[in-house]
Amino acid sequence: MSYKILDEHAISLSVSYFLPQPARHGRDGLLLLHLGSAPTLVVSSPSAAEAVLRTHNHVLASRTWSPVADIIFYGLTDVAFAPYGERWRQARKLLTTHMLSAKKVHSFRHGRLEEVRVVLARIRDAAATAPRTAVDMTGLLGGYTNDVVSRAVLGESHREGSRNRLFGELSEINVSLLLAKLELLRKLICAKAKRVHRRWDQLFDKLIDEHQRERKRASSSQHEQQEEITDQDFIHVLLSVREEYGLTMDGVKAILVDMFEAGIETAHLKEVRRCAPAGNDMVVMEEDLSNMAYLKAVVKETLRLHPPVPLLVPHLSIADCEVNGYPVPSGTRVFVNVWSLGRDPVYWERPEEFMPERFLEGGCAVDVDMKGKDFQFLPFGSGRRICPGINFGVATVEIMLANLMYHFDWDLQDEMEGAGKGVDMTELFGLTLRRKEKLILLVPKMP
Ligand code: HEM
Repeated sequence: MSYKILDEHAISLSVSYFLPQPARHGRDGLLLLHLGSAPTLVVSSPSAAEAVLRTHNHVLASRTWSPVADIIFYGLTDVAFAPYGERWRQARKLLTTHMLSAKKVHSFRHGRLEEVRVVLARIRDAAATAPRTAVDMTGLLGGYTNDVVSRAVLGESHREGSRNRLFGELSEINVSLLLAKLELLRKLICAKAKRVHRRWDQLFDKLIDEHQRERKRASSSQHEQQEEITDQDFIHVLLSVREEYGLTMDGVKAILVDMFEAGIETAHLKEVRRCAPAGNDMVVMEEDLSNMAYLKAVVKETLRLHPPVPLLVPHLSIADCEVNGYPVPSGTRVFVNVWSLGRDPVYWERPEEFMPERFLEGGCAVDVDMKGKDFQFLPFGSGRRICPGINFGVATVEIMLANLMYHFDWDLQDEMEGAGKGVDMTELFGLTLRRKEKLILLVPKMP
């Protein structure tokens, strides 16, 4: 069987990556493209991902060569970009046995907590200077991750000597060097954010229209009676007082978004406060996390919708093989579209919605795990090249999130609410997925 390769496939590939309900391109979630000299296989269904990452993984577990990676990683003697083979196998074994094992990651817990305390103190300081202060969470959390990794790598904190920051800056430069070309897809992500915003907006328009008609009916009726303010729903309340407060209709919608977000998001905040014991310095400890099912579900749901490595690190086939009946030549580059797998409507109920409950008892994804056995959810990949840093990554995220929820009440910045913008979730595409804008909208209020 042979493939007819069309140029428009290359275009549809980039488009499908950002479609709200990703269409599967190619046969059975497999699409072979000829982009430049090397053939490229795009994998976008769980069964195809299983074929690539489990069934034929021994042939498809190498990496593509790039001159930049070759320079940065000392002739590819690292793990992540090393070609499949004995050298990679040994390096990876060392990594998983001695550096990133669950036991080792656990042993870093005190250092992690110290870094968490640093972030909490910075936020508290900022919040102490004014009642509602905007905090650059992107900067703070980026610094935290950087400090946690630096501490693990360097043995102790080098924050004071600015060494950590230097490591962070150099890592950034590496990433930009490795991925400069992929920047081209940024516009498509913005378009997606706009589409989601339009859906919200249309929904609000409809609801407001219904409420206004109801209000008109009530006011033209002889029996009009001013309802008690407590009996009115939020839309009625906002519509009845908006002129008094000089609110535009966009302002009304913005507050409504706030209500939805606050109403839904506070669920895990309550859980964190209920579960965490108040120790001497009132810090949520890693031991407390096992009781926080909702927090863990939030982390999973975030990884589903915003996988940090959306196409995995490109794999490379080292021999001719047949994947699900289709021939894949040796030297084919393989992208597993994790972003699109996580939004496949066949596998996920209301895939575009942020619903951590799906991972909880009674939810439709309660048994879906993120460690590579469920091929619709692969934030860490699967098979031989699966991320060896899962425990480290998850531990770093969970303890920080739990403490942020425990210690502060979070809010959106006033002007942004007024402008109806909410939190801009636009992502920048690259080897890793990043927020386009810094997260500076949140203002902690001391509870
Ligand atoms: C939430 C955090 C993280 C996510 C979502 C993540 C995800 C991934 C993904 C998707 C891959 C590529 C798998 C593939 O190509 O099939 C990967 C590879 C890798 N990750 Fe992570 N990772 C995270 C944190 C970490 C951390 C903290 C470390 C180390 C400290 C780490 C070390 C590695 C290494 C060394 C590889 C290359 C493995 C290989 O090629 O054999 N990761 N990661």
